[in-house]
Amino acid sequence: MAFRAIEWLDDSDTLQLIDQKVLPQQVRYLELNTTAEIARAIHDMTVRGAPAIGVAAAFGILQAARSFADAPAEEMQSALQQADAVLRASRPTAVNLFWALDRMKAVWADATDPANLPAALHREALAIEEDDIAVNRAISAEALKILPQKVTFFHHCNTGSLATVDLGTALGIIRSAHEAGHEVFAYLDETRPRLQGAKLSSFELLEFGVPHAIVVDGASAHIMRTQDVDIAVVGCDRVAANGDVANKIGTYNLALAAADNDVPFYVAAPMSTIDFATPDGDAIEIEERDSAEVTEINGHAIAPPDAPAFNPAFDVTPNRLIAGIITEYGIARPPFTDSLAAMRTAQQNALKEDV
Ligand SMILES: CSC[C@@H](O)[C@@H](O)C(=O)COP(=O)(O)O
Repeated sequence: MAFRAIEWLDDSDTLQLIDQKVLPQQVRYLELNTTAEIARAIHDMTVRGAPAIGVAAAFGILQAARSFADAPAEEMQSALQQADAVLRASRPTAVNLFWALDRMKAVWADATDPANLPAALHREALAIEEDDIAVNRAISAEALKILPQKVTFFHHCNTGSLATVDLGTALGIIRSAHEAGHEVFAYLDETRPRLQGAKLSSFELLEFGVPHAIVVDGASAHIMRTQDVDIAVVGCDRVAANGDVANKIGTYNLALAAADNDVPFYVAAPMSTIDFATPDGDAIEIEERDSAEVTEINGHAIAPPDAPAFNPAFDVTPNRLIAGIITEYGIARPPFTDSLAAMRTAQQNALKEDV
């Protein structure tokens, strides 16, 4: 891979991020040295995509621990509590952020020997990073089992290498199908307002030589009605226990268009994105972002000055529109409450076997 969105540089306690705000015009790397800088980078979407922000947050906790390595135990605990709070407040919808912070907290919260904390947190952050790579590969392997040889995809937002540590989820499936020799074509929703499809997913698919076309978001129903689209596949920021899926705004529209055109609609979801504590989509907090994202493109006004705008960053696709949720433990099918619970049991059994 010619680029890596997120990388921990251990010698300098630095988190290196590709600046996703300026892609694809510039490939600029930023080096972040404090938890506050990482929280800001998550909030302003320098780093984005549910799995990537979870990994970034884990390294934000590590940075706090390393800066207080020589401090008394209580100071270290209070620094970690503060870092945890700042990172939790950076974005509300993607559950991976909270999942990764919970994993880190399980290491630091009841630590009996604070001197060992930086090393233990380093191991945990690296494990979260490595797990993401393995999980993404397993998701692609599950998806490949159901794809025809010639396959035309519809995709929303960016769910590839830039949104994760390595391969990606939904876009990773598209890339893996291409690399496995399928005859692949992908329609990419441009994904207003921030244009992750046009800017980031196209950048990635060009890098990997995958045939595709960017389309405006409003074109999806027309394209599904007039072209042979085999499958729509998207990522997710949070899946409720009943299979309702929160993902980038416009996902619900795409699912409706797919339903009306008999195109199966799939969601690629690491188990870390499934929130069993949230019963259904109504209970998911939807981030609302600055209205300037709607009234401007790349800082240039496109609406009248002072035009009001409303900018929910995510929507919830009801489970009834979803054909399958592709996890690293297999493909959950309706009724999702049961099949997702079965996936969780499979995961718990696998984890027991590993111990
Ligand atoms: C594997 S990424 C999954 C989701 O996080 C992705 O589909 C998405 O909605 C990203 O939103 P973003 O606001 O760009 O962070």
